[in-house]
Formats: sequence, C-alpha cells, structure tokens
Amino acid sequence: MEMATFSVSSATIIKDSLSRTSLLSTKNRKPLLPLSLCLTLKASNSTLTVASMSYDKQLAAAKNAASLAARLCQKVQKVLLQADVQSKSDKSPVTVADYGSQAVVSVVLQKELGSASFSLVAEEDSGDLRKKEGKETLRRIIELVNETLASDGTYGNAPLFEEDVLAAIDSGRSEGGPSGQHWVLDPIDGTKGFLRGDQYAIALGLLDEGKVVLGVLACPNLPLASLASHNPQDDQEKVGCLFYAQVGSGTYMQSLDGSAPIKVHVTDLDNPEEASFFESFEAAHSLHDLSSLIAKKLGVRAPPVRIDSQAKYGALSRGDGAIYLRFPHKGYREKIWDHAAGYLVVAEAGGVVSDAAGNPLDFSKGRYLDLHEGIIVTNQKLMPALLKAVKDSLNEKASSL
Ligand SMILES: Nc1ncnc2c1ncn2[C@@H]1O[C@H](COP(=O)(O)OS(=O)(=O)O)[C@@H](OP(=O)(O)O)[C@H]1O
Ligand SMILES: [Mg+2]
Ligand SMILES: [Mg+2]
Ligand SMILES: [Mg+2]
Repeated sequence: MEMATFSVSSATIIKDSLSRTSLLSTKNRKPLLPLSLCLTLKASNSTLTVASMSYDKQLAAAKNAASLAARLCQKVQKVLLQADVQSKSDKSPVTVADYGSQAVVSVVLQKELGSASFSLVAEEDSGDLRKKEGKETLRRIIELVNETLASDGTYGNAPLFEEDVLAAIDSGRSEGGPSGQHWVLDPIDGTKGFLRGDQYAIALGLLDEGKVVLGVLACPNLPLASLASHNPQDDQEKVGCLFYAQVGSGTYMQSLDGSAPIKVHVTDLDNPEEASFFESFEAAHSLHDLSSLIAKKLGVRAPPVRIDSQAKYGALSRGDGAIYLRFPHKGYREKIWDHAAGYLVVAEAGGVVSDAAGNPLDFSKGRYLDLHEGIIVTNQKLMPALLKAVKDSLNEKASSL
C-alpha cells in the first residue's frame, strides 16, 4: 500500500449526521478524508500534514479487472439475446458468465497486485463445477476466460487450465471481516436483468480495516447520458459506464471503452416533490408497495424507476435520480457484495447510504450486512425527510398487520 501526504493550512474535525468523523478544510469547508484513514496528523509552522492511505495501484487494477469481466459478460449476453426462445429459458449462459467474470477479476487482481495476501469475498464458488454435470459448463468457462484475458494483450501469454480457473473462482471464499484488506465482488449483479437483456453490473469493492475504500461498478448496458433523457427506442444511444471511487477522492465515470473520466455528483435537489426514485426491477427483491407508500408520504410525483442491480447506485451518483429504496422481503439477509462498491460510488459523490433507521452500513461483519429493515440512499438534503417518511411508513405498515 502506498501513502499519500498532503498539507492544509487549517483543518477541522467534523462528525456528520451518520457519526462519521472526517477532516475538513477550514478554508473551503471541503471534506478532506475520513479520519479513520488518516495515519498521522502533524502540525508545524501552522501547516497540518496528513498522511493517508493511497489506493491508486489497487484502483487501477480494479478498473482493469472489472472492465475485462464486463467484456466477458457482454460477449455472453450478446449470444444469449440472439438465441431462440427455447434456449433463452436455459439458465446456463448466466452461470458461465457469473463464474467467468469472477475468475477474470480474481486472476487480474492477483497478476497486478500479487497473490501473497490476496483475500476475496465473492458470490460464486466452484462446488457445482467440480461435479460431473458441471464439466461442460466448466469447459466453456475456461475457454471464455482465456479468450477474454488474451483479448487484453497483457494477461494472456500462458493459458489457464482447469485447476487454475477453479482456484481463481474459489479464491472468493474469504469471510472478510474487520481487519486487513479484502476485495468484495459480485461478478454479475442483477442476473435477472442480464437474462432479460437489461441492466446488470460487475461490482468490485475493497475493504480496509472493515471500511470500503474503493468501489468500481462496470455497467455494460447503462446509457452514458442521464436516464432522465433515456430513449429506449434509440438504438444509437451510447451505453457502457464505468464508475469508480476511492475514499476521500470523489466519484468518476468514464465509458467502458475508455473515454476521459468525468467527476460525478449526486443531485442537489432539496424538494422531494421533484425527486424521482429507484427501486429493484424484481418485486421479489424489494417491497414495491412499501416504496410507493414512502414516496407518497414524501410527496414524490414521478413514478418509480425500476432497474436491476447496482446500476441504481451508479445512476444515482450522477444525479439521474434522487432516491434509492430497497426493502427486501422478511428474512432476507443482504450480502456485502450487493452493496459495497455501490455504497462508495454514491458516498464519494456526496450521497448518503444507510439502513432504514439511519444507521450507516457496516461492511466489517463478514459476508452479510446486519441491517435494520432495508437500505435507503439519497443526498444530504433529502435524507432527514426521507428518514421520517420511512419511519412513518414502517409504523403504518406494522399497525395495519
Ligand atoms: N429475495 C431477495 N430479496 C432481496 N434481494 C435479493 C433476493 N434474491 C436475490 N436478491 C439479490 O438482489 C440482487 C439483485 O439486485 P436488485 O434487487 O437491485 O436488482 S433486481 O432489480 O432485483 O434485479 C441479486 O444479486 P445477484 O444474485 O448478484 O443478481 C441478489 O443478491
Ligand atoms: Mg448481486
Ligand atoms: Mg451476482
Ligand atoms: Mg446471485
């Protein structure tokens, strides 16, 4: 890990509404860094020197890994969408893409950063692929992974064999936790969207001492222009976004084919009546009735925008919508790979992500998030009103049972 030092003439330590401490430049009130990531604070000659972690090298590797995995997924989705109806009901393409994407990310990260202390918390494992029925799927995955790595020119000199690919997939069995560094990966988030030809994301985050410090979201089908001006009829529309954020450095978006990055921000809207909100496409993943009640209490006029996957976090980080509501059915436990990357992409763009009670998300507890009820996301200005609407709606729902 590298260290970056920077100096400011005057700084204040602040605590925000979610009890996060940050170092704030007194001169322009710009947040400099979460305090947990400042290593030394030295004051001399009225200048404060701050040494902080820099994750530039990990970020470059993560962007490469997610972009290459996206290339693999796009290839599979293209074939899938051209297939006839009968073979579309066969779920194996998504399986091949899920495993293939996980293998590519694991291989690229280890080639770039070394494998000595590599730890990955990821959705898939090779259990089914090691069974006799998994052999044909495994053969297709190995082929696809090798083709994808070779297409980059950097990684493809020596082809990977069966055991290499299985090991790469299984490197994702880490339990994560509060100490050390752990990569967090959803190789395809929004598998249902992937099958429909809609939105999905390759979501890669990095935890350091239990905090998310990097977030990369590759969204191959997300339009580069705002969803607010999206025209589904326009087949010339440019799609394929890569969002990335490093803690303390803001959020950027570039096209998956490598345009210059632009800094993005959440909306600065403060009137909920003008806000639009995102929710899961799949009613099985989030209670649409509850979101609609919350939106009504807030006075939101626009209908919900339903899209799959963490593409919702990406879209929100650039102000396409103002609110994301996620209320899974009772008993569902959220996994860290469904939120880690998206969380940082939104937080670094100025947004707030919390559970339904306003508590910050805790990614340090292993593979699952312990949450109160659901996840809500919006900007700083709208959060107080949103929290109230959520509380009132949950009470109303409870008393009607
Ligand atoms: N029952 C239930 N409740 C809540 N959430 C669930 C549920 N089942 C699955 N999942 C997770 O939802 C992930 C897909 O993200 P979204 O819900 O945002 O997208 S979608 O619109 O529903 O496709 C999806 O991620 P992937 O499995 O990576 O696609 C799941 O982790
Ligand atoms: Mg997921
Ligand atoms: Mg997934
Ligand atoms: Mg899944």
